[in-house]
Amino acid sequence: MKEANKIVKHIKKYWLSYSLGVLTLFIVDFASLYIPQFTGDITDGLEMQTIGMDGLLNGIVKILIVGIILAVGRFAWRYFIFGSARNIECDLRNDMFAHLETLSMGYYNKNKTGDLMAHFTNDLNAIRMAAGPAVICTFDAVIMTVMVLCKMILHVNLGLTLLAAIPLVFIAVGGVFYGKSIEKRFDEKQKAFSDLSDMAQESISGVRVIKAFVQERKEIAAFARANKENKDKNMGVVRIQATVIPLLDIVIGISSLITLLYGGYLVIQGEITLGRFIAFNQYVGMLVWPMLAAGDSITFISQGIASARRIQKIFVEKPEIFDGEDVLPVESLEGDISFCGLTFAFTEVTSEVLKDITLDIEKGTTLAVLGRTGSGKSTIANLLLRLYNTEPGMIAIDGHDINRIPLKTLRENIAYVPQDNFLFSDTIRNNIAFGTTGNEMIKVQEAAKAACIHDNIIEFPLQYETLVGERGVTISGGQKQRSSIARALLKDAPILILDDALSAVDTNTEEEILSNLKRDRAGKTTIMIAHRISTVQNADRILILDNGEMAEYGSHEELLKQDGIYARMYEKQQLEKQLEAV
Ligand SMILES: Nc1ncnc2c1ncn2[C@@H]1O[C@H](COP(=O)(O)OP(=O)(O)OP(=O)(O)O)[C@@H](O)[C@H]1O
Repeated sequence: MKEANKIVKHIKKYWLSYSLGVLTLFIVDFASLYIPQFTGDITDGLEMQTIGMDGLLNGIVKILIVGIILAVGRFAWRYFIFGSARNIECDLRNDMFAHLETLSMGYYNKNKTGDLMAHFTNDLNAIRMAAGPAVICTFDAVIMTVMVLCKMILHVNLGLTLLAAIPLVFIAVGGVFYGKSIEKRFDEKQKAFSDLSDMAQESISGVRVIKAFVQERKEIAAFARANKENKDKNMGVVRIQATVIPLLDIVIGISSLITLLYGGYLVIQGEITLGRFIAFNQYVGMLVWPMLAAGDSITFISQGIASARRIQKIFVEKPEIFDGEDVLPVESLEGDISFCGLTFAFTEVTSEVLKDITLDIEKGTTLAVLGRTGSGKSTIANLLLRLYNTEPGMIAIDGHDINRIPLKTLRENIAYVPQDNFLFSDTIRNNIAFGTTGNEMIKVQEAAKAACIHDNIIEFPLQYETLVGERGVTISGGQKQRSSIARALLKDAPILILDDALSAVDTNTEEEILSNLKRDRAGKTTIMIAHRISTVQNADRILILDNGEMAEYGSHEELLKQDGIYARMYEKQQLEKQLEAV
C-alpha cells in the first residue's frame, strides 16, 4: 500500500468531510432498516386486526419520516464523499503537474507526452473512483451487511439468517481472486490507453509531415492497431466484470429461494408471523446491494491501487537539476562567462558531445558559435541554462561555478531563443510578454520592433491580440522565429542566447535585427549560434566547433587569416552571394 501514500495524505486532509459523509451514510443505512420493520408491523397489525385506521396512518407517517431522512441523508453523503474525492483528484492533479514542472530534461527525453497525459486522465479518474464510490461501496458492503444481519437475527429468526448468510462466504472468498485479477487487467488496460494517447498525440502534432509524405494510410493502420489493443485490454476487464455480476446474481437468487422456502416453512409451522416473514424478505432484498457493492468496491480499490502505483512512479522521480546545499546567495548576474575544459556527454553510455572547450566570454561581448550540424552548438546553450548538469569547475558565470548559482537567478538572467521557437496557444502579445511579469503594450511593441516582427503583427486583423494556434501554426515559420526573438529581447537579460534564431529570415531582415541587437544589447553578453557567416562576422569572437571540439577561435579577421574551416565557409558563402546576385 506504499503506492497509496500520496493519496492517503490527501484523504487525511479531507477527514472532516469524509467523516460527515460516512456518518450520514451510517444514518441512512440505519434508518433504511426500519422500513421493512414498519411494513411488517403494519402487515401483522392488519392481519391480526390489532390496528385500525389510526394505527395504519401512524405506521405510514413513520415510513414517511424515514423516507425524508433517507432523501436528505443521501444528498449529504454524496455531497461530502464524492466532493472529497473530486477535491483529492484536483489536488493530486495539481501536485502531479507541479512535480512534472520540476523534473529535468533527462526525464522528458525518456517519457512520452501521451503517456504522461494518460496519467492525468485515466489514472486520476481511477483514483477518484477509489476515493469516492469505493468508500461508499466498502462501507455499505461491510456495515450494511452487519446491520441487516443483526436486524434479521434480532427481529426475525437466527436459523433463517444463517441460511441467508451462506452466500456471503462465497462472495468473500471469490472477491480476493477477483481483486487480484482485475488489478492486473486494469494495469494492462491503462498501459494500452497510454500507448493510444501517445499515438494520437504524435499523429496530430505531426499531421503536416504525415500529409507531406502521404503516410495517412500507414498512420490510420498504426492507430487502428493501437486502438484494437486498447479495446482488447478493456474487453479483458469487461469480461471479468461480466462474469462476476451474473455469478453474484445467481448466488443472491439461490439465497432468496432458500430463505423463501425455509421462511415459508417457518410461517406454516407458526414459528414466525407473516409480517416478520415479509420483513425478512425485504431484508434479504437489502442484502443485494451490499453484495453488489462488495464487487464494485473490490473493482474500484484494485483499479485505484494499480493507478496509484503508476502515478507514484512519477512522484518518486527526483529532479536531477536543483539547488545544492552549497548554493551561493547570488541574486543577479553580470554576464562574464568562462568555460574551463568543458567536456560533456548526455549519458554515461553515450559519447562526448563537447570536448575540452576552454574560453572566456567577457561581459558585454558577443560570441558566435558555428559548426556542422550535430557538432554540439545547442548543447552549449543547454548547459548554460543548466538543463543538464556539468562537472564542477567547467562553467563559471561572474566567477561562480554554474552549479552553485541558484537556478532561479541563473535562468532569470538568461534570455533564450530556442531552435524550435515554441509559441503557446495564446495571443501574440502574451507570447512576447511570456518571460516578464506584465504585458505592457509599449514594451511588447518595442521588443517586436527590435525583432522586426511589428510590421507583420499590425497587418493581422487583431494585431497583437491575434491568437497563435497550437505551436504557432497560424503564423509563418519566420514570423514565429521573430516573435520568439521579441520574447527574449523583452526579457532584457544580461545574457542572451540565440540558437539558430535567424535561420528563417532573409538577409536584409537579418541585418536589421543584428543592428538592433547591437544597439539594444550594448554592454550585455550575447551568444549567437548560427550557420551563416553573415550572422556571425561582426561578433567579437567566433568559435568553430567540429565534432564537439574547439576547431577554431578568434575574430572574423583572425579566422580568415587562419585559412581554415571558417575561411573556407566564408569563401563558399561569398561565392553563393555572387551567384545569387548574377
Ligand atoms: N538529449 C540528448 N540525448 C543524447 N544525445 C543528444 C541529445 N541532444 C543532442 N544529442 C546529441 O548531441 C550531439 C550535439 O547535438 P546539438 O544539438 O548540440 O548539435 P548542434 O550543433 O546544435 O546541431 P544543429 O546545428 O543541427 O542544431 C548530436 O550528436 C546529438 O545527436
